[in-house]
Amino acid sequence: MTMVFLNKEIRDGDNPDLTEERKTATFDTNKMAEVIYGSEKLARRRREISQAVSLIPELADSKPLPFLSRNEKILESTRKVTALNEHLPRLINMNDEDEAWHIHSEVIGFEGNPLALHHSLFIPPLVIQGSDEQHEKWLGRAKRREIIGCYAQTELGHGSNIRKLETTATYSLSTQEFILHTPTINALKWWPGALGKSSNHAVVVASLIIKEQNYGPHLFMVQIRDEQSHEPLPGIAVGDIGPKMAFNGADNGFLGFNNFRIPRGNLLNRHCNVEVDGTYVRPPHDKMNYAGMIRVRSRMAAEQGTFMAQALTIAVRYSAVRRQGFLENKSQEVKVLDYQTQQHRLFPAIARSYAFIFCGFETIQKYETLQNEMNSGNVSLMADLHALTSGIKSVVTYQTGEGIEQARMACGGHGYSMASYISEIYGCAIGGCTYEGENMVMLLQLARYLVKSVELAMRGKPGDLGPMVAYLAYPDIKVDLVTGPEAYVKMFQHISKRQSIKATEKFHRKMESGVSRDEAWNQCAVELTRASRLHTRLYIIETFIRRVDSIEDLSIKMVLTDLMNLHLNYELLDVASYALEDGFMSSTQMGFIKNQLYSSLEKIRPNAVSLVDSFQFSDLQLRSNLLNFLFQVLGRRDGHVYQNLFEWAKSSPLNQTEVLPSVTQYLKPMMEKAKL
Ligand SMILES: CC/C=C\C/C=C\C/C=C\CCCC(=O)SCCNC(=O)CCNC(=O)[C@H](O)C(C)(C)COP(=O)(O)OP(=O)(O)OC[C@H]1O[C@@H](n2cnc3c(N)ncnc32)[C@H](O)[C@@H]1OP(=O)(O)O
Ligand SMILES: Cc1cc2nc3c(=O)[nH]c(=O)nc-3n(C[C@H](O)[C@H](O)[C@H](O)COP(=O)(O)OP(=O)(O)OC[C@H]3O[C@@H](n4cnc5c(N)ncnc54)[C@H](O)[C@@H]3O)c2cc1C
Repeated sequence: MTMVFLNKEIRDGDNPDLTEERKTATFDTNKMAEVIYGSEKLARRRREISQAVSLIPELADSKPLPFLSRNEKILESTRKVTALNEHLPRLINMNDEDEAWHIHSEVIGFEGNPLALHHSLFIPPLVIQGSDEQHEKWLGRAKRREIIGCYAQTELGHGSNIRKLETTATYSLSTQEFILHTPTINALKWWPGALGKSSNHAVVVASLIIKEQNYGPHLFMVQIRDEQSHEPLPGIAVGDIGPKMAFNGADNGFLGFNNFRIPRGNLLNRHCNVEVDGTYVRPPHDKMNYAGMIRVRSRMAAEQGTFMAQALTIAVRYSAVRRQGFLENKSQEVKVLDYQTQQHRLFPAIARSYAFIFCGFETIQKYETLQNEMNSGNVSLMADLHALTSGIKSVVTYQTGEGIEQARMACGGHGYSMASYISEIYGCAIGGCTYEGENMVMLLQLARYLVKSVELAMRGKPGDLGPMVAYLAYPDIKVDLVTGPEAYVKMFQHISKRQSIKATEKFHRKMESGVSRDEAWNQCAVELTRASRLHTRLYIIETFIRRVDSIEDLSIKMVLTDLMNLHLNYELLDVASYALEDGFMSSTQMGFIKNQLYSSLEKIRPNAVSLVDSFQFSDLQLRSNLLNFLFQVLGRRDGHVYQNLFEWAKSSPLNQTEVLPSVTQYLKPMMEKAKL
């Protein structure tokens, strides 16, 4: 059987403009997929899963989703996710989170579903913070989906500052229970995905109170709805928070407790505990209860890189079949992909998608190391990884938003139509700037780490700096960019180091002038976030270079080197003012970077379509095949865009009748009245 999206498979019925693009590729997209996803086996597994899903009709959308109401969307996503549940054990390795993520993204798309957070935010904190006994009690049930859960931390009044969460869990010595309570409207849990209407359990984050002492945020397993009737349990108020910018197939919710009692054993107590007599047993790290957040953030680079790659697949394929305007040959209009401005819009974003995915896989591995260390009581890696993931989460979500929006604009008018599906991808991805730690707040967390590191370097203790920040103590030696990527890294290190030092010195000067520490910090906050972004962008560049260095296949290495060079020049150009400011970069070097960038665009051009084909998103995943009632048409692998756009418009519910009630009830009477 032929796979639906094999590499250079040239298919007779495809749009010849796309076929032509695929023929010019200098590499095999299957080989590239192995590099993107980590191995031949992993890439093959993705194809097999996509293929298997495409053969199960009940997993396809039954109607184009943009035409559905919110209730219908939730019903449709629930239909698909429960149908998928039946097939899952046969289709994926149930212990493989990447396979689960992939298959859900195929079947559900980007609109979310009532189980969206069950696997990513309910089970993981239970695994990380729950004891063996608690795993025994809840984990199997959760994995089998006997119960549905969510992660309820954010409140109406507080999301960023979790030390100030108002929901309380007060230990009752007499009954050996925790009493959960929502003292004010502001203290209502607000936002948790799948809480509103679907979950019957929640991991609730509440301030632990023992004998009137507040021990800060802790995690509790709480049953919120009856397992039979699904009604909220007495003492619980729960509901949906209403429509959102996107992700409307999920029921983000609110939750309030009225002195709701749970057993002592429901405090997730792998790392901390409250004993029967109320004695509090501290965790090995003050912020142990935040470990789950590091985990989610560590996965965001790869996730967001994939979101951007999906939007780019749509935009690049469409740009290769969209012809408009002329270059030299006046007898045929050009593919818009031939315009330098179009390439400049799309290709750096392709490079960033690759960069984020490569960086993401490294970060996930780092988290796994941390998790293993934490399980054996070693928490020394937590601070480094918290700082790193705080920065990465912020930079990649922001740049992914930029990249997807450029992809939309690159599709002109059709990009604005829901038929492109790009707005849905954007809406889903851009939430990442806010969820899992608002970006500015997280950049300031990384800044704390950078300031401390600069202070160590200033105190002449460079040996105490971790490998990620060792460059803060490196001497400034001018570099010749012609010598290659290492010189770019050194230039970036100089820029990042200088900004970290400048921000730290400004902070110190403010305090020396008598301003309090917190106020001084706030007065330097913009400069501090700049330092964090530069540090993170440097880190992403380094991971890109490491990955390209490790590749053996020459044809893949060559095209990825082109992509990496594009990334290096684009990134450096974007921050060049920092290095021009102190003369570390000359104007000649600036000219060199620009020329390199333009020449990289030309080098990438013949490989552009194959670089996005290499992500191997199926048409189902991109919602690109109207014939199967999948509604996005712009990024179709076969490139037949126009006739499908027409089909899409014809399928609009508005076109199922010639004269709408809006006309008979209002417009017609208005026109009739005007005639009198
Ligand atoms: C197809 C669809 C697919 C996918 C996507 C779709 C859906 C997913 C959707 C949504 C999921 C979203 C879920 C959520 O959003 S859950 C809620 C997340 N909430 C947050 O992230 C809150 C952010 N706030 C915080 O994390 C903290 O409040 C804080 C900002 C870190 C501050 O905490 P605080 O206790 O006040 O600490 P500080 O005083 O600022 O710092 C003291 C000290 O602690 C260190 N620290 C802080 N955090 C950590 C940590 N996690 N690990 C290690 N160390 C930590 C901090 O660095 C500082 O150290 P110093 O040495 O400087 O003192
Ligand atoms: C799609 C989506 C899904 C979500 N899912 C969940 C979920 O499943 N479970 C859950 O518990 N929560 C969830 N959340 C909530 C989310 O985690 C919070 O909204 C997020 O952490 C931001 O907190 P906030 O809303 O309090 O923002 P705020 O902190 O109120 O941010 C408002 C502004 O204040 C600024 N600000 C705040 N503090 C500081 C500071 N110290 N320094 C400088 N600037 C500051 C911010 O930068 C921002 O510009 C979700 C949110 C979204 C959008």
